[in-house]
Amino acid sequence: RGEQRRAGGLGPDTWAADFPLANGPRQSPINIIPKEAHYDPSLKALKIRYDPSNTKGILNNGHSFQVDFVDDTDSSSQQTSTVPHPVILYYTTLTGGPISGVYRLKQFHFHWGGSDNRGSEHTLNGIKFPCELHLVHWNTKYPSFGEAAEKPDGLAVVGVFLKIGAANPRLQKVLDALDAIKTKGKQTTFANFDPKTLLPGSLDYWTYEGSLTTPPLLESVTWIVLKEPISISPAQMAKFRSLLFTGDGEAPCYMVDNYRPPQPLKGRLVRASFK
Ligand SMILES: NS(=O)(=O)c1ccc(C(=O)O)c(S(=O)(=O)NCCc2ccccc2)c1
Ligand SMILES: [Zn+2]
Repeated sequence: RGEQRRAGGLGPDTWAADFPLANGPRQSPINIIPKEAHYDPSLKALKIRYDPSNTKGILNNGHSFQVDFVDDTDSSSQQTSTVPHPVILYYTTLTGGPISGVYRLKQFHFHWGGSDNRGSEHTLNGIKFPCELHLVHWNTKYPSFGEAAEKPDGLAVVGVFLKIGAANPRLQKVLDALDAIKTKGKQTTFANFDPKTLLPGSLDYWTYEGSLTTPPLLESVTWIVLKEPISISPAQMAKFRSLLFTGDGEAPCYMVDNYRPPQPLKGRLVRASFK
């Protein structure tokens, strides 16, 4: 099919020209075939400790919207005034699972389709979900996110599938903020949100070595895709689809189909934390 134009740039089929990593050995997303995943009893349980006080804001970045968290020790970023700031005692962190060390939450965002038959990045037995949530963490053995993003063990992204069902009350606070960030570049305050509330009951997961799914497509991500989806209602999906890729004053283009399709596995192993 013709390469879909996505406002502010061309779609995934054109990325290889500027980002040769697009055809690299560990690209994401992938199609997950549960029967071909290897149960690994040595995989630990995921330990996710989010401190809601770390939420910073919510932003329409022109290809999705993201909720940002305070994730760096750089004091200049916390001293927004001469008034001394309480030192953040702890961050929102991910430990256990397939990773070693402590990874800090930077942001979470979603990918979704123009209709319910597509939208997720990972697929299950070739099936696309209407939406997929990504919680992006970076390895605190590196001094910053930017440094970590260049290392093979620098990032860990938790992926959660969303399936059409009953309205999900835990999405409501995010959805209510979308009216204030309709166009590219808009952001608004967003405080005390615990993203743990977005996770399903079971933390069973598949894991594999992959990459960012948007340019620069860096091959630095340990992917942790949860088996159990969470629900989203058609009305809530419509709210996501009311956002715009485009900025104020530009011809409006609805923010839909902001997902990269599955990439070749190239011999990689997908491990399961469950039987
Ligand atoms: N689908 S995904 O989890 O791979 C992903 C998608 C988008 C972004 C993003 O930057 O918006 C991100 S990000 O927040 O990790 N930023 C990646 C781009 C980047 C690399 C190095 C320094 C700054 C930004 C991740
Ligand atoms: Zn993503």
